[in-house]
Amino acid sequence: MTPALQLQGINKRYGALHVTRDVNLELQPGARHALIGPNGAGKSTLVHLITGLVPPSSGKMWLGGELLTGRTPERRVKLGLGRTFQINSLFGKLTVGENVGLALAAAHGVDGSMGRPLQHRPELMDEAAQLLSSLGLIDLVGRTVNDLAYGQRRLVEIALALALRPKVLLLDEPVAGVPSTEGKRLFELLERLPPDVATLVIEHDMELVFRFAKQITVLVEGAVLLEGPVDEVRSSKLVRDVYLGGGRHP
Ligand SMILES: Nc1ncnc2c1ncn2[C@@H]1O[C@H](COP(=O)(O)OP(=O)(O)OP(=O)(O)O)[C@@H](O)[C@H]1O
Repeated sequence: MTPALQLQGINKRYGALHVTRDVNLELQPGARHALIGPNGAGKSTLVHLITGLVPPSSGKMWLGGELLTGRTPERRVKLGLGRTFQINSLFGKLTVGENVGLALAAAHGVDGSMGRPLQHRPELMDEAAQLLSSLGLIDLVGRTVNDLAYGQRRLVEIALALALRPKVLLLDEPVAGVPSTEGKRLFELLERLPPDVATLVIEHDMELVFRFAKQITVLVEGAVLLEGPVDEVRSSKLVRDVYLGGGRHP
């Protein structure tokens, strides 16, 4: 089967600093994969390399068999690379349903300026409601984004990313800053992600990682220390010593 996402021999150097070291990574369609590692391990850099924000010093990557390396971030999105939007990309004065409707308009190639097409495209609003329902977020459809709590906005960001029908979804620290009272909904949403979308989550929260992921890659000093099924990584003495053993990562 063609992998949904494949990284081969990815290196990134900043001058003498070698921050990504010969990283190989493969996600099959529908994968639930977590990338973990101590602070400074190079997780964010790897995300930037995948999204195209920074170019690799060497190595290649593919999405569904299509070469990603050398392509712009926008082109990568068109090829099916989804990632959570930053909060400031939500339209605060519009409802959640309208925000998702606009993302769907973009996905369908309809002009999405200022919500106007939504008035003429009730089917987009129906589709937005369907997507929100499938994710367990229909209660938010009529809420104005500016009135939402931080954790609720993060849920909406994931819905927006999914509106673009990605083959691969990158979730960079989805629970960071979300109060534990709101975290439960995020966990529920992750369980409802479309089964065919390969998902790579970068997260410090080990409860989320162990609940969500089937495969884990452990990155240390820019290199893959270990990759395997959750139980294997969880019980690895090497991983415990290097990563799970202390500090802020219980
Ligand atoms: N633009 C840059 N120029 C120079 N060094 C950089 C640059 N970006 C990242 N680094 C270095 O690369 C290393 C990895 O950083 P990165 O932010 O990817 O780690 P991380 O695993 O995401 O850390 P954290 O868990 O703290 O977010 C660090 O030593 C960092 O200082």
